[in-house]
Formats: sequence, C-alpha cells, structure tokens
Amino acid sequence: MSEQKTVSFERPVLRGTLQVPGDKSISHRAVMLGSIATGKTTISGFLDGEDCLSTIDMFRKLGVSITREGTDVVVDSPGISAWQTPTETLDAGNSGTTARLMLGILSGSPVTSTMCGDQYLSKRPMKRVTGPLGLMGANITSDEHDDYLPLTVHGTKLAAIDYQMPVASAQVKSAVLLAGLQAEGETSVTEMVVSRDHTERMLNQFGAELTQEGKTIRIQGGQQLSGTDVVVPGDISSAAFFMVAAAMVEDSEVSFEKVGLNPTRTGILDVLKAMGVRLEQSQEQGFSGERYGTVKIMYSKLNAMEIGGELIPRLIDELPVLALLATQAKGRTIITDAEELRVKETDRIEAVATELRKLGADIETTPDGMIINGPTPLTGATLQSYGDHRLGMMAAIAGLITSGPVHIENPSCIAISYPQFFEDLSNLANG
Ligand SMILES: O=C(O)C1=C[C@@H](OP(=O)(O)O)[C@@H](O)[C@H](O)C1
Ligand SMILES: C=C(OP(=O)(O)O)C(=O)O
Repeated sequence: MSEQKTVSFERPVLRGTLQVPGDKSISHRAVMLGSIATGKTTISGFLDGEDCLSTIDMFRKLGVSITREGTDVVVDSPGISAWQTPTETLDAGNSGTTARLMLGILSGSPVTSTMCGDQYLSKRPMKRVTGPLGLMGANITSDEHDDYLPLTVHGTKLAAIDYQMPVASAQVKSAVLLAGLQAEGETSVTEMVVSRDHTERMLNQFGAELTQEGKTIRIQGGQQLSGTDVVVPGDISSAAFFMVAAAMVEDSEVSFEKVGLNPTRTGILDVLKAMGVRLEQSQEQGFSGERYGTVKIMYSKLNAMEIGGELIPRLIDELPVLALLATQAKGRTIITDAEELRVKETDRIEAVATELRKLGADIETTPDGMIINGPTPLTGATLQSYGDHRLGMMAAIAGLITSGPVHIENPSCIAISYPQFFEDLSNLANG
C-alpha cells in the first residue's frame, strides 16, 4: 500500500504571516561554491530539503567538511584542488540542479567520480550539459545511454568556449560558468531568454569577477574563490503555493516575510497582479547579493491571461500551481513556451492536466503548454503526486477549494523542497 494524505477543511480561510523555508537554488549554490572555495563558509537559512541534502552528501564524499552549528550549515573546504577521489558513487537523488551543476564543477576538478540519481532523475536529459562541457574538453563517459545518469566524470584540464544556449535553463548556464571558472581563458555564455542568475551573484560574493553585456555573461578561468557568509532568503517557488491559495480562497490574507525577490524569479508576482490579485510588496532589502522583502496577498476576483515568452523562466516551477489558479479565473488562460515542463521530475504538462481534470477542470494540453478555461467549481478526488514535489503541493492546495476531500498519493516527495509544507498548510488554514 502506498502512503496517502488527505486534505479536507470546512470552509478554510487563510490568514496570518508565513516565512517559507530557504531558497532551494541558492542553498545548493552556497554549498557548491563554499566547497570549491578555500576556507570557511557559513550558510544561514539553508533549506533542509532532500535535494539540498543530496548536494551536501556529495561534497562530504569529496572530502569537504560540512557541519551544523545550530541552524547554520558550515562548509570548511581545502579548496577544489585538494578534493579527494570518492570511494562511493555520488548520488544526486531527485535533484536536477545538483546533477547538472556538479557535472560542470567535476569536469575541471582533480577527481574522477561516478554520479547517479533516483528513478526520476535518471530519465532527465543530461546532454544539454555534457554537450557544451565536451566542447570545453570534459571527459564524461557512460556505460549505457550518454544522455542519462549514471555518468562518470574524469576531471581534466578544460578550455574556455563561447556558448550560445539552445535552451532556457539556469542549470545549463550555471554548469558552463562553473566549468569556465576552472578553464583556461575566458568563457562566455549567451542566453536566449534570461534565467535565474543566482550563480552569477554568488560567484561575485565568493570573490570571482564576471561581466555581463545584454544576455552574455563572461567569466575568466583560474579565479580563486574564498569562503564567505551566505544568508539564504525564503524560496518564492515554495511561497507560490500559499500565494495562490490566498488569492483564490475567499476572505484570505497572507503576508510572506523575508521571501526572495530576485527579479529573475518574480514572474509569479507579475502574473498574480495581471490576473487581478490584490498584492502589496514592502520595501525590498538585500543581503548576499539577493533581494528579499514582504509580500501580502489578498483574496481577489481573478481574470484569465496569457503566460509565455520571457516570463516563462521567471516562473517555470510555479506553472503547476498557476494552472490550478487559472481554473478559478474568468476566461481562457493560455500557457505557451513552457516545453521545458516536459523534462522536469515528471512531464508536468501531462501530469498537471491529468490531475486537474480529475477535479473537474477544463484543461487541454499543447506541445508547449496548456489552455485552461475558467472559472470551474472543483470536486474532491484522489490525485497522484508522480513522485514530483510540485505536483504533490499543487494537489494539496487544490484541496482548499474542492467541494470534497482531496487524497494525495505518495505525498512524501514534498520534502524534496518543502519539508514542513503540511504543518504550514494547517497553521494557515486553521487561522
Ligand atoms: O538552476 C536552478 O536552481 C534551477 C533551474 C530551473 O531548471 P532549468 O535550468 O532546467 O530550467 C528550475 O526548474 C529548477 O527548479 C532550479
Ligand atoms: C525542477 C525542479 O528542480 P530540479 O531540476 O533541481 O530537480 C523543481 O524544483 O521544480
């Protein structure tokens, strides 16, 4: 019997304040750059989600000391040149970010190591990263299929390249930049559409220089990183679930404190505003090169809209829950340019449409997105998570507006990015 969780509230109203856990993308990068650097890095606000724990586990196997001091994570590294060849396989678990960024980092490191992932990650494409790394001279081999994990990286000398990105992906951009940090010469990466820039900001913070001109980022190889202190803001991709809940559950009003407001991540706020959601944003503050602030979301009447183009990378992980929101908006919401959703933890276009239809939603899939007609009253049902944390959380949030209970199959995957999700849900929904 697989595990199941039931979400059922009598006329819920979401009120109060919420501080969501640390940003997943920034937490990964803090451990990675802290491990490449020489010296001590203290990370506060680190996300204790399973994906980030996979990243920590990898670096411990490479001989980096990573300990806990209270709620802080302390990385103490001899620097990348002193890493040890691991005696075990490096396991990226469910985390695409870990796998792809590590392929870039390990390519120019002094060690040889094999990396694997769980059943979902083992089906996600890696050639988008091993392709450009190969152009830099990386030596990455596979026993079976060279697009999938497991892959063996034989660390070697790398040469700089000028790379034109064929996909909108911060993971690909980051892998090339992190390999470029160790390559001979100046590497450049040109994006089609701007994606999250946490790697660039954090490289600066660890003492590396990068230059940016339009959509091209340049990094000179051979720069040394020094340990530093990193403060991780709340993850806007986690907050997005409760932002959507507050927007569509009658009489709700929720303030999200210390939530990350990096402009390459705030597409969700732009969409909420365009759909008619009443939203207040506090004066932003900045730490560690990353902005944060408080965002208040109030229940509102919703209009449909078109979501596509340059907006997509700024809200890519929020699309499952935005599709749910669109079922409650008046009119036709059209999502385009989101074909990347098909290569996430699951095919998020098919999975979202299949599950929302079980609740009665009017939703159709297209090769690169979805078309959703609303508003539609939703009923209860049993929904699958597909082992995908974002699908599991979307199902739980749907349970706040359905006429009957929502049962979620395999909800434990939610701990990948938001371990205390159900606690926060019941605290907010019970007033
Ligand atoms: O760089 C990152 O931290 C991430 C980039 C995005 O993936 P892609 O680079 O594949 O778009 C995103 O979906 C993922 O959750 C985290
Ligand atoms: C796609 C995601 O992450 P990753 O690619 O790191 O597995 C996600 O968190 O939604």
